Formats: sequence, C-alpha cells, structure tokens
Amino acid sequence: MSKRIELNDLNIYYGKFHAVKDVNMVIEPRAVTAFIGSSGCGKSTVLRSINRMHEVIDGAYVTGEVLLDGVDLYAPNVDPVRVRRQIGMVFQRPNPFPTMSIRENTLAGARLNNSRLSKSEADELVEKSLRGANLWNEVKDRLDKPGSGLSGGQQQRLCIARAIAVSPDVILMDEPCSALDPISTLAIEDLIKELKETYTVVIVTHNMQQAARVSDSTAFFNLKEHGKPGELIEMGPTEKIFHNPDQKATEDYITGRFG
Ligand SMILES: Nc1ncnc2c1ncn2[C@@H]1O[C@H](COP(=O)(O)OP(=O)(O)OP(=O)(O)O)[C@@H](O)[C@H]1O
Repeated sequence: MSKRIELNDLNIYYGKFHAVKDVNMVIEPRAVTAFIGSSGCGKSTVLRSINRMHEVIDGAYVTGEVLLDGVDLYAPNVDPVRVRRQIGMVFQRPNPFPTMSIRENTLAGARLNNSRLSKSEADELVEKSLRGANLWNEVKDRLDKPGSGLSGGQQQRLCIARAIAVSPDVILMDEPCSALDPISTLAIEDLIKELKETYTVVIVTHNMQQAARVSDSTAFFNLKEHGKPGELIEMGPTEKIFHNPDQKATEDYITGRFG
C-alpha cells in the first residue's frame, strides 16, 4: 500500500515559464510530509507533478524523475490515468459531485476502475471508505441523499472517502482545510494522522501550526526572487525544521519574518 516517493532533479515548466527548479527529495511511506513556503514558490506545482495532474494544463511539462517505490511515473509506457488512480488527490475546496448521492460519490472513482461491482461489494466498499474517512457514523442513515447536502467539513471527508475507495498508495492534499472552519479542520487533521498508517500522505499547507501538528517531515520551498523558479530550500523532520532549521531563510519563514 503505502509507497516511497523520490523526486530526482525535478524541474517543472508551464510552457516557457520555469516554475520549479532542481527538486530532490524523498517522501517516506507511512508518514505525513508537509510542503510549506510563501505563495507562488511552487508547492502545488510539485504536488501535482507527483500524480501527473499538472499535465491537464496545456504546455506544462517536467524534466527529471518521479519514482514510486523505484518505478518512474514518467516512463513512456506509464499511463497517467493509472498514476492518478495509484496517487489520489484532495483539493482545496471540497468537490463532491453535487447531484450524486453520498453513496455514489464514495464509489465514483472505484466505478471507473471496476464497473462490475456487485451490490454487496459496493455496500462493503462504501462502508469501509466512509469509516476510513471518519464519516460513516454521520451519514450511514442518509447514504442516498446528495453529497452537496453535507457540511463543508463532511464534504471534504467525503472526498477523502472517494479517494480511499480506489485503494491508492499515496494521498496528496492541496490545502485541504483552507475552506473549512476550525472544528472541521481538526476533524480532518485527526483523519490525516490516521491515514498515514495506511498511505503515504503529502499535504500543502499555509498554516504553520497545521504543518507542525500533522506532519512528520516538512519541506520548505522558496523563491530566490520574483519571476525566478521556486526551489526546495530545506527538508527534514518537522521538529527540526520548526525548531532548529539549517537555513536562515527557513527560520525567517517559520518565525514569520517573511512570507
Ligand atoms: N496553470 C498555470 N499556468 C501558468 N503558470 C502557473 C500555473 N499554475 C501555477 N503557475 C505558476 O507557477 C508558479 C508556482 O505556482 P504554485 O501554485 O505551484 O505555487 P504555490 O506555492 O502552491 O502557491 P500558493 O501557496 O499561492 O498556492 C507561480 O509563479 C504560478 O503563477
């Protein structure tokens, strides 16, 4: 299940624009890795390159390697759709299919993989995925109601259930709590800590306390100058990055001196 990700000399471009430069990092399985850094330094771009999601943008491309347990996700024979199944993504704004029921939302990704799920297989998968997203008890009596009727925090957990239902190896989260209230945020943070038992989890967050609360490792990205590509400045155990970073730029960011 949970797999190791390696980025080797990763450069990411949007057409002629060089967005991210020379990233080398190892993201460990069964752990939460947080990406932090000021706006525009390329955190989301790096995150999206891990499941080839940036390729939906015309002209976007990478050089270098992204390895999942040693397998190059950009090798010519690799199907990007398959990569996105193995490596799920949860976005900033919860995006359940609004008219679809809670049950069908949970199954949406899994049905693409296997259209012949029997009723009992589907029931089992719905319960397992909603339990995995800490949502089952809140929705078990209204599985046939639309997903859009849930609160924002519940909708985000529904999106996590949908991601889990395809049995991914990795879950990428791009600021998953930025549209949520503090109580819902704490529920998602608790869930993130549970998810790492089974999946490799990578989260982009602007919230320093959140990075400190949920992550085992933290990667700090920065821009040397406006218009220049973003770079990985430093990565290490979260405790070290927050209390004893090697780079002054990291310390300045953590202590709120810029960004
Ligand atoms: N679709 C796109 N087309 C062209 N340039 C883009 C696109 N998406 C992002 N960029 C540029 O790439 C750079 C990195 O953006 P990215 O969104 O990855 O940064 P970020 O660190 O996640 O920022 P934020 O914290 O504000 O979300 C920025 O200069 C941004 O303008």
